[in-house]
Amino acid sequence: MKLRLLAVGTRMPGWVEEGVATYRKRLPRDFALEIEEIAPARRGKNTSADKARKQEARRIDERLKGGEHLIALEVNGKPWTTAELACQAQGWRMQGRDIALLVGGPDGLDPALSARAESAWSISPLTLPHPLVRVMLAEQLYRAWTLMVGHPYHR
Ligand SMILES: C[S@@+](CC[C@H](N)C(=O)[O-])C[C@H]1O[C@@H](n2cnc3c(N)ncnc32)[C@H](O)[C@@H]1O
Repeated sequence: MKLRLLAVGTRMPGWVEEGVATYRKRLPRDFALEIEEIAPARRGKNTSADKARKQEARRIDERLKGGEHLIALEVNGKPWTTAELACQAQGWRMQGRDIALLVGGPDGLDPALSARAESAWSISPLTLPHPLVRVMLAEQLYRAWTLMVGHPYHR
């Protein structure tokens, strides 16, 4: 199973790169997390948030592979405890499908793209900046994996 994080935003600050790398390198090959950055839409004074989101959605769509299980990261999505996340991840593994996790840009994800996702996952009821979401996702996926394999990291 492959896990891909398709995240709007490029040129992340060092602390984001470092934070994501810290957890990515701990993950085993069969639960590896790949990161694909999606260029944000150019926002001029005449660019509506809707137009920017649609452009970003097209860019994400170009990178999607057929048959992937799409999971949209949404503030209003379903909150999973770490144990529930580990259970979800166990299910993803058993299904044998690759996973694409979608993180929007400053204006969020295009609703039409979100509607195509099979799940909407909220990692907090707070609206978080998208660079921070990457770090939290990487840590939570690592934490879920440790729970799945009985590694003492999760307690
Ligand atoms: C700055 S937020 C966008 C805020 C936008 N108003 C919205 O409601 O989506 C950028 C992206 O980060 C992700 N995000 C932010 N907070 C989140 C949370 N608590 N749970 C899950 N994803 C979150 C979402 O993918 C969102 O599209």
